[in-house]
Amino acid sequence: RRVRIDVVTIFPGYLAPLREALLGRAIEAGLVELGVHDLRDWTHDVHQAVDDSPYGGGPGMVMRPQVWGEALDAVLAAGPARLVVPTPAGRPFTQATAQAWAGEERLVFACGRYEGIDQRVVDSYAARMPVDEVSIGDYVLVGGEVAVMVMVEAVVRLLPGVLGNPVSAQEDSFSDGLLEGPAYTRPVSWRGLDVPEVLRSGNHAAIARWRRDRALERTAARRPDLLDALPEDALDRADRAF
Ligand SMILES: Nc1nc2cc(Br)ccc2s1
Repeated sequence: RRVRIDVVTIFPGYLAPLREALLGRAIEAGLVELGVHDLRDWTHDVHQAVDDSPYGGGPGMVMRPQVWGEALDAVLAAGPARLVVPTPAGRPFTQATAQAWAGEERLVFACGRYEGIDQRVVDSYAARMPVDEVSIGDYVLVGGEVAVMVMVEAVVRLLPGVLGNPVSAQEDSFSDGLLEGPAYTRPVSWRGLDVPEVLRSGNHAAIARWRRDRALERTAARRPDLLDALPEDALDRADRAF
């Protein structure tokens, strides 16, 4: 099963890193098809204008609906897809979102710049296909391109055959609802710092307990919201003791 991903942007070069390394190999292996399209190819004026002043006034510029309409009609002509529009005003993009999208045949990403894309673009396509306005975090980027890179990587790594060791996809930090604890490798002592003894004890029950305690400790310290979100039965007595 392959996924077709199309990205429409005024900075196609920004998406070049998607063709590097792991994702590049997935594309070469035919697990993913990637198409990057320059929005300005669908302008008709000499200035290739893609934005204009906002109705109602206010700072910045808004991306014009006509250009986006022609671009998305052209890209979507190849077949039905889920349309994704990164925006700081979007629903949070999470690992669950990535899992859901990994099952899609086609994803089309519309990279906005400026103050965003005229709302009628989302509204008109939402009438005939799934459209998701999503944000990758509570900070404002200059454009949607970097957000698309993040989301494409999160989705593609879940596709069968992309990761060398697929188990790690299931063992993600977020799969048991806790953050990943600390990891260590050789040498056993480095700049006066030693690997925790238990990890070299061979006592697998103690190691599992220690790792769970470190994950609980880190989650409580850095992401108490994740602890609160755990299902009732997720923490056993030993966990609570922590
Ligand atoms: N967090 C995010 N910031 C931005 C900014 C622009 Br401009 C477009 C999309 C996104 S997603």
